[in-house]
Amino acid sequence: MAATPRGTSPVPPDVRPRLTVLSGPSGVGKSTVVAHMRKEHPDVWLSVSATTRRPRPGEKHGVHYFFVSDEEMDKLIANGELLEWAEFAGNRYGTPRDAVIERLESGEPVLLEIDLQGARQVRASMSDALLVFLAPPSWEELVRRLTGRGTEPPEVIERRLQAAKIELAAEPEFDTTLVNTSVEDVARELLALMEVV
Ligand SMILES: Nc1nc2c(ncn2[C@@H]2O[C@H](COP(=O)(O)OP(=O)(O)O)[C@@H](O)[C@H]2O)c(=O)[nH]1
Ligand SMILES: Nc1ncnc2c1ncn2[C@@H]1O[C@H](COP(=O)(O)OP(=O)(O)O)[C@@H](O)[C@H]1O
Repeated sequence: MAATPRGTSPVPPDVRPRLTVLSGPSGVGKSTVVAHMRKEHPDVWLSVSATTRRPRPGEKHGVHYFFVSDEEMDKLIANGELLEWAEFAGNRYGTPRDAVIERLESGEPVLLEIDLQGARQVRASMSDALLVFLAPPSWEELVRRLTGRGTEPPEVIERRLQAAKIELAAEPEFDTTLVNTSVEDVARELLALMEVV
């Protein structure tokens, strides 16, 4: 099955969505799709979030995330340095505001890979943002991907699957849905939605 847009609500053709949000349950393939897309289009700018989560093997500070302490996260929030932030499965995550604003002001497309709560905050503060939901081909496949990734212990996987039920139920809040059957197809669809190609 291709990455068919599902339940697409119309985006006026003359409005270029400059801020795109990609959300979807843990394990659906967001990072994989974004990495594939940026391999071919390194010019697409992806915001690097701050998180209190511990790094996974291979994750680099400043590349995958800014890994911060609880105290540092408290400060970022208190100083208004985050465009949005949320607690997800026991850790906090937030988007540094200034870097996003700078890119938008220079007219560059911006991509945020954030959770449902963050997507809702962006919707509220930036009404012209394009919200894209990445859905799994099936619940069973989502469980298989999250488990198969092997980065979380069973109790964390369980917590993320509970969150996934809530996220999947919120799909109608998004402007469009891409089903992640083929990474290549989804990456192409996403680039087209961002009007990069
Ligand atoms: N609200 C918000 N969510 C974020 C941010 N950065 C990452 N997330 C989301 O937090 C969730 C957990 O991310 P992570 O621990 O990296 O796990 P993964 O998505 O399963 O690889 C995912 O839904 C991410 O999209 C952020 O800056 N803000
Ligand atoms: N289209 C796909 N088909 C099969 N496996 C996939 C696909 N997309 C991603 N995966 C795999 O699923 C797992 C979770 O992907 P990941 O990108 O880490 O998800 P997320 O960032 O949404 O948590 C990884 O092992 C990845 O290789």
